Amino acid sequence: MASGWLCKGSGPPSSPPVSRLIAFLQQVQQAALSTLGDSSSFDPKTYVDLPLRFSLHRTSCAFRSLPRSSDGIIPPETFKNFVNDYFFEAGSDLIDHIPVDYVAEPADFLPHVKDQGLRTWALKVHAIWLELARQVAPSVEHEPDRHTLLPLPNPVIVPGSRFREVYYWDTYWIIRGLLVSKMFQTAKGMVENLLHLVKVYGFVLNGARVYYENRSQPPLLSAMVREVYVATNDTELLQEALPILIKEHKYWTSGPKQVTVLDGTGRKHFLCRYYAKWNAPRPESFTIDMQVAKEVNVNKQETLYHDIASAAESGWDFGSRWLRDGENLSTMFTSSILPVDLNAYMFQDIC
Ligand SMILES: OC[C@H]1O[C@H](O[C@H]2O[C@H](CO)[C@@H](O)[C@H](O)[C@H]2O)[C@H](O)[C@@H](O)[C@@H]1O
Repeated sequence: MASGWLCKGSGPPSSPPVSRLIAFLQQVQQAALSTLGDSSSFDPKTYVDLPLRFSLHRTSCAFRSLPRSSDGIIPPETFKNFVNDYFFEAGSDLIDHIPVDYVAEPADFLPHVKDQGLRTWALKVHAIWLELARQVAPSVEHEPDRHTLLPLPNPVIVPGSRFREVYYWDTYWIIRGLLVSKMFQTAKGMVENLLHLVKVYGFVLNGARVYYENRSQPPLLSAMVREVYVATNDTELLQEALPILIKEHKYWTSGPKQVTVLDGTGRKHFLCRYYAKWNAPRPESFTIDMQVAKEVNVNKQETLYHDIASAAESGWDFGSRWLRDGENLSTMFTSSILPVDLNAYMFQDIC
């Protein structure tokens, strides 16, 4: 089934230069792949999430002086020791946190669920908030050169597992769940975290990491504000949010994200597309994207990298809808599609 209109693309945008920290962590990621091999436990994202124990200068000098074989491979034990000695564990810059408004059995929790078995199960699900709640460690703000994580003003709920940071559209469903759990303060705090990102960057980043600064995710911020408002009647939140939501709307309706199309009667329509500001391998999947790009001509690689990052912006990475042949990642053409779901979100944004 068609999921959007097709539009002609111009060339891919240039990527802004990556920070020295990201460039270095990408090298560590590549070394990890060469040294440890592409086993099922290799996750390239782990390496760009590692917080540095020491300065970048000291860490990169130590990395350069590691012994290597004639083909440039670092011995596995040497590499593992280097990672343990020079980095904290990925995700350790987010500290476990008990939300102030969490109670084991909230008053008026799921009032329509009478079945005792279902209630017990629902309360177990409710208790998962304790496993996913975090607070950004103070070092992230004090020593930003040692972290790819970005500071946020309020405690967070993360998706979990390898997704150690806040994500944009995940937060919509997280907020719906928090409201069922009567955790109104945490839900409002999550909305304010995203509003903060719009204030700083002009849009909500894909996730709260430096390497997500080149793209957003499905625009659901206004829907989040509405959900919290309907549950709490918090008019202060509306006042705080309105100018910021207008700013976010402009991000989605300006530049190459917006496309003008003419219908059969010659009427103009303004539609949106996913369009990352990026034309290189994604840092969190650097080694994987480079592998995929080997399947296309060198002069098509930047366009492919751009379309991969744009699919990541859609949150549906990687659904077959973004692939010309429906199967191979190397046929990705995301930015040539006007997705019906994105445009429905944009319509909802102005309703
Ligand atoms: O649950 C968080 C998100 O996880 C997926 O996407 C994220 O991971 C990708 C690979 O590391 C990354 O490139 C992408 O930009 C991230 O958003 C998932 O596809 C998303 O829907 C989800 O929000």
